[in-house]
Amino acid sequence: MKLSDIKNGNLSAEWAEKGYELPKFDVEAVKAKTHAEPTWVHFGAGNIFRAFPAAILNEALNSGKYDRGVIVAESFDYEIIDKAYQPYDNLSLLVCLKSTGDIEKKVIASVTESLKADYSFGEDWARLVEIFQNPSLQMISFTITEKGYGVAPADLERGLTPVLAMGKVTALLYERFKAGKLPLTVQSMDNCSHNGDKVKSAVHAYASKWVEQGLVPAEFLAYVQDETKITFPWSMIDKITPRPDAKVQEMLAKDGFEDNYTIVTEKHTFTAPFVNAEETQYLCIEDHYTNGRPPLELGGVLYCDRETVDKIEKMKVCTCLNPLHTAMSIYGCMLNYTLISAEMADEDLRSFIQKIGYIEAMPVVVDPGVLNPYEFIGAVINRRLPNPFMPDAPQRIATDTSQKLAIRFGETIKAYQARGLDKSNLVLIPLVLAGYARYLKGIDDNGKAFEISPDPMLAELQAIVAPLEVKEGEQDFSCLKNLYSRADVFGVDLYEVGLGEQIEGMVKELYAGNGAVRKTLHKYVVAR
Ligand SMILES: NC(=O)c1ccc[n+]([C@@H]2O[C@H](COP(=O)([O-])OP(=O)(O)OC[C@H]3O[C@@H](n4cnc5c(N)ncnc54)[C@H](O)[C@@H]3O)[C@@H](O)[C@H]2O)c1
Ligand SMILES: O=P(O)(O)OC[C@@H](O)[C@@H](O)[C@H](O)[C@H](O)CO
Repeated sequence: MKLSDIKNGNLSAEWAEKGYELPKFDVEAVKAKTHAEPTWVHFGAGNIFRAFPAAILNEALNSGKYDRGVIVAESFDYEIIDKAYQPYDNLSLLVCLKSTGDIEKKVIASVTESLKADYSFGEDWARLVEIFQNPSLQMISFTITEKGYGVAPADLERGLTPVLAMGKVTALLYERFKAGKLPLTVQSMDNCSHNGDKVKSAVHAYASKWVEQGLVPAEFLAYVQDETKITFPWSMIDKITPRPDAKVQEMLAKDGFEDNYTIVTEKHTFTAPFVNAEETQYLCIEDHYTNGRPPLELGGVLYCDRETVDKIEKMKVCTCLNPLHTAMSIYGCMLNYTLISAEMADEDLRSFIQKIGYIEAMPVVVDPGVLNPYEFIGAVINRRLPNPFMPDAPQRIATDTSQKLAIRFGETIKAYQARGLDKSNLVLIPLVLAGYARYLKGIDDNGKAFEISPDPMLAELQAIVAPLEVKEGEQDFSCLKNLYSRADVFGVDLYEVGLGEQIEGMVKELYAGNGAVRKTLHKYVVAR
């Protein structure tokens, strides 16, 4: 069994016998229609895109009520397109690993083209320009990680040929402007707070700079700022999607499914012709579209107003899931765990995240109404994270931690400030932040070096803790001031909010020789 069998019409009975669900629509017809009248371009050809947005669209196509696919554009790691999309005709296999042990295998055929989004790939860029000039285009979306929304001063100076994702998107929007000021919705699907505003401010920054430099007319800035033309809705996305896993690969090989390779690109993306993910999924989107949209409600998307999205996102990203993930990943890496489900069997770690969630973060959560925070966190702690069939690893979650702390913990601290709540209720959240200074050292609790996950600020932040040593006895911890005063990393200056000294004290305990991480974690968790 190979994905190319689908195109060749070469489908043996084995596919059904082995429980592989095949597309129920005419793949070639959808491809042709999408090529002529595209409606959706997605930036970021990573795992979550294939496991979730593309799978939702696949459901809509399977229903027979929709006829357009999605075009994927990769603006950062072009190797993904060369190695995981093009050889498989953009098809992929979604392996759903349920907590009951049941496994669902589904061929996803909703991706009709895969393009490298950069001027250096002339043909692909020309195709993107053509798509952006087409009035049929309704939405562009993103899963490019939080750092993908960055705007660097150097890139702003590059004029109409920027190298960062947001600059390229703005250049493509300029093509759409020139084609008749056509409407479009720009939809972030990343785990950042108020994610729509992140794209919006990046696009506005490029457009303003280009107007200032005389590269584009002032009307272009007005166009991207005109909410009847371009909107930037907010969204909340939730589906735990680990990197392609060796055990899943083995299981597929046993089935006789031949496209079971995993690839690590030079840029450190873990990709494959298959993707493995959990069964639970939520995608809540602010329904604010200027040129219509694909009917993703057919695949389960919940469309709502901005206020509801805001509450749902705060509940998930700032309280009930992502902070727990980051807490257990920082400590999990130092305690040599490689599986999230195994961490959930560790009484200290399980209790750590349970108490962070219920005791420290929940007091500031706002009930979004459509999803209940207590049911949500209960499912995360009792069913989703302990799922023994999910190959998720703390090392994946620890990627880019510097970009996530402000959202995952800073928002809660700010809410305590804003509401005048007693900050002495915050003990384990400070312990997570203290753990970060110990994690940055890259030495595990047995004193051995471990590989820190990639992070755009790693060198800078590691330099701050460089004077510290993991050892018993006295040492000078004054360098910590340079870390915990960083509002860009933590969302707040932790000294200004009165938590800096408490965190420093915890860091001292965590650095006190081998075994200090476990000892400190246990001490604070049990006392809580
Ligand atoms: N995996 C999950 O469980 C999950 C769940 C919900 C939301 N998300 C969101 O999706 C994002 C991506 O997750 P994934 O599982 O697809 O990861 P992945 O590693 O499989 O893919 C990351 C994607 O982002 C692109 N990217 C990375 N850095 C970039 C940059 N600087 N500029 C532009 N593009 C860049 C990569 O090229 C790739 O397309 C996460 O950061 C998160 O915001 C992920
Ligand atoms: O994807 P990131 O890097 O923003 O965060 C890592 C995980 O916390 C995240 O991917 C979760 O698995 C996801 O948010 C669950 O919906």
